[in-house]
This record gives sequence, structure tokens and C-alpha cells, in this order.
Amino acid sequence: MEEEKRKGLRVVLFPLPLQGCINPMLQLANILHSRGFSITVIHTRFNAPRASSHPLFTFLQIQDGLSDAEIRDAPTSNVMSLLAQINLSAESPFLDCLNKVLLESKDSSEKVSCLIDDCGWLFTQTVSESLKLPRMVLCTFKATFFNAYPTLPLIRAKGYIPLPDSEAEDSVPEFPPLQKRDLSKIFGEFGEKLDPFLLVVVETTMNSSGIIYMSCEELEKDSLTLSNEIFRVPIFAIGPFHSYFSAASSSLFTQDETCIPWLDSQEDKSVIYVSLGSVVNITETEFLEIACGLSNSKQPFLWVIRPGLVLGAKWIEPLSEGLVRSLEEKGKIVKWAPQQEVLAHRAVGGFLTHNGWNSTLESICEGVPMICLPGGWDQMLNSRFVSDIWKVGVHLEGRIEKKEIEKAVRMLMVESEGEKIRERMKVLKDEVERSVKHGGSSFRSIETLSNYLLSL
Ligand SMILES: Cc1cn([C@H]2C[C@H](O)[C@@H](COP(=O)(O)OP(=O)(O)O[C@H]3O[C@H](CO)[C@@H](O)[C@H](O)[C@H]3O)O2)c(=O)[nH]c1=O
Ligand SMILES: C[C@@H](CO)CCNc1ncnc2nc[nH]c12
Repeated sequence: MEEEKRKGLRVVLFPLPLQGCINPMLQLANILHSRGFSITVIHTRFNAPRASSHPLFTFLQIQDGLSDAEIRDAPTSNVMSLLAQINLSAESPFLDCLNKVLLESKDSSEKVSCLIDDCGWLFTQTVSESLKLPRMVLCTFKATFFNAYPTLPLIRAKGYIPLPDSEAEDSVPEFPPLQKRDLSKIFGEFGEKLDPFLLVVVETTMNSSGIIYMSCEELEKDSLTLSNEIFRVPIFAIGPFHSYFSAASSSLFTQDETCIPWLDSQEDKSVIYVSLGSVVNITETEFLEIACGLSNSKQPFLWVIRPGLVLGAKWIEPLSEGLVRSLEEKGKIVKWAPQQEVLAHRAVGGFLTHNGWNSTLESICEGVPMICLPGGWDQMLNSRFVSDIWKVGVHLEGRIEKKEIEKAVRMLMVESEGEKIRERMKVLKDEVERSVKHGGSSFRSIETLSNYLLSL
């Protein structure tokens, strides 16, 4: 009966054009499709998802206002400026496109149930209200971070920056378990310019029909309850669904599949996987420190160096020939990895990560302990949870120095101190796994969400 009713019901999805936002949106698409919903994905030209990898969905492209040159330079641009710019120019193309979808649905027997879009879009609530279409918000951050949106401007204005050394490790009273030293990196160079954006996101989310999180009660029950109190809309935590619908199918770049046979030749839990996600940049000096640290650790490593990662360099040319040779003795360097497959491989025993929310979840799902090297924004908070709350990783505390990296790798992978961390990760993995199994918290949320979408 329920399945019958869902036939003829379409959901329109609109991801923010970042790899870390496209993956969870397409996972949601798969979940809803498996429940009988038809899917239309509206997307910008910039970072357009590959339609051919998802033959069951309809893809519609809109203009985003970026020039060819801006798209070419995107890997080294500040992500916040880029998003702010797209938010200015994509509104009217989006309105036109969504309007067309609705007109077409009137001519067919298929009703459009709602729009589901990323919490980083600023204009979608206004657009959907003008078209009388309910809107749901997909938050691709940990709920604890999104809950702080209303207070972030106040925290910054309180002036914890600049910060005396003696207070660096104090926790931020309004925002535990964040430490005061994390704050300057959250805001980055954008600083107070972010305030108006945060305000719009909070207001429009409060006017929406609900929030969907790629998270689960096992990871943050209290934050999810709090989220409902703060935004006063229904909350659905439906993740992490990585083991059912892999993020690999929504990859924007070609995955280097030679990673897998290379991992096959390594011993169990011996390899440290190193990746800083799709938007973080590092300086040449930091790059060389990481290279030497990995080399000196004597552990085998698989290192994703995406073109544009190192500021001022095309790819790995800052490494001397000699260093490349010594790196290749123990390690493998690729431009883009099949990350989930890598984390699931028996040879991988640790993940040096920037703690983007997707990477953090994928690591937990595969039970891989972490070394935290957050670059900014929500990563500062995710890394505190990993190291201080769940205690399933070690925090580098921003010390991108070869000695520190070597020490952290050996501590996590070889020494007895790492044993406790590995044990706790096993427990956390099992708990989180239960959430998406039949009867688990996320499994039940998906059921509630499907019924809710039918009622809109
Ligand atoms: C570098 C690399 C990445 N990936 C995949 C793994 C993840 O699913 C995805 C990256 O997502 P994240 O780990 O969240 O990281 P990132 O791209 O930085 O994501 C952005 O969006 C995230 C969600 O809003 C935020 O939590 C991050 O702070 C933000 O920077 O790309 C691969 O499959 N292969 C790769 O080689
Ligand atoms: C300037 C505002 C406009 O909504 C973007 C902040 N949003 C974000 N900023 C940085 N990294 C992100 N990863 C996903 N969303 C992100």
C-alpha cells in the first residue's frame, strides 16, 4: 500500500557543488529511490555530477555564473568565496529550472513532493516558497556543528582571537568540545564576512519543513535533540549509509584503481592512508614536512595528492627526485583514490585525515583509527570528537612537522599506546553499524522520513 502510494511521487534534489556535499546528496537519492520515489537532480555546471553513473535519476544542469577561468582555478580558490559567488548567481537559473520541473509534473500524473537541498544554499527556501513547494534541508555536517550556526557570530565577537597561549587548550564554553585554539581556523580569512550568510541559513532552515542529517543517534543523540529545539523543525538522522550505497559512484574525479592491487601486496593493517579531502590546501613547506614524516615513519603509506592540493604547485614537483625515490620505496602516491574501498581494505590500519564529515564517517564505518589534521570549518569540531570524545584517533594539533607526523604514525600503527585507540574504534564501528541495520535508529528514521515526505 505504502509503496503503491509512493509511485508517482518525485523528489527534486539540489546539492552544493562540492564533492563532500554531492556524495551524501546522491546517497540520499539512492535511499529515497529504493523506497519508491522518483529522483530529479538539479546541479550547477561547476562540479557537475556524472549523470551516466546514475541512469535511474534525471539530471538537469543550470548556469552558476562562474567563468571557465574561475572553474579552472577552483582547486586552489577559497571555497567559501566560491560558494558565496555561486549563491549570488545561481538563484534565477535555479528558479527557472525548478519552475519547469513543476510545470511538467502538472502535465503528467507525477506529483513533486518536495525540494531537498544543501544547508549551504541561501536562496532555495525563498524560491520554493514562491513556487509553493515544501523544502527540506540536507545538512552534510555533524549536527553539533550546524547547531552552532546561530551562536558562531557571537562566539567570534566575544574576542577569543587573538588568544593568549595559556588559554589555547581551554574549551569554548558555548561550543564544547571545541578548544579556543580551534576558533581562528574555523572562520579562516572570511571572518565576520560569514555572519550574514549564517543568519540567512538559520532563518531559512527554521522556515523549512525539516532537516536531514547524514548522522545517527549512536554518534550524537543529544545534538540531534538539540537541533530540533534550535531550529524547531522535524529532524531525520539517516546515516551513515556508506556500506549500502558507496560514495564512489558520485566521484567527480577518476579513481586510481591501481591502489587496490598495491594494497593487496601489503601486510594486514600496516598501511597508513593519507588524504586531505577535496578542498583543503597546504603550503609547499607543509607538503615537504608531511613527505619527510611519512618517509621517516618507515610504515607503508598510500597518499592522495590531488592536483592543486599544494599552493603554488601543479602536483608533486616540489618533491626532489631523491625524495620521490625514497617515498616510492615504501609508499604509493595517487591523484584520487577509491577511498571507501581503500578504507575497507585489510591492509589499511590508519587514516591521516582532514576530518571532513564524510571522511570521518567512512573511517568509522570501516573501523580505521585516525590521525587528525583538520584544515578549517566543521573539520575543527569533527577532529575534537575523534580525538577527545570518542578517542578513536590522535590529534596533530596543527603541528605539520616531520617529527610529529612520524611520531603520530608510529604511535597509532605500531606502538602499544595505539592499541587502546584501535580497540575503541572497533566498539564505535559496531555501534554505528547497528544504526543502519534493520530496526536500528537510522533505519527507522528513513521509514519515518519516507512517510513524512508522503504527507507533505
Ligand atoms: C580525496 C578523496 C576523496 N574522496 C571522497 C571521500 C569523501 O566521501 C569525499 C570528501 O568529503 P569530505 O571528507 O567530507 O571532505 P571535503 O571534500 O573536504 O568536504 C567538504 O564538505 C564536507 C561536508 O559538508 C565538510 O565536512 C568538509 O569540511 C568540507 O571541506 O570525497 C575519494 O573518494 N577519493 C579521494 O581521493
Ligand atoms: C559561504 C557559505 C555560504 O553558504 C558557505 C559555508 N559552507 C562551507 N564552507 C566551507 N566548507 C564547506 N563545505 C561544505 N560547506 C562548506
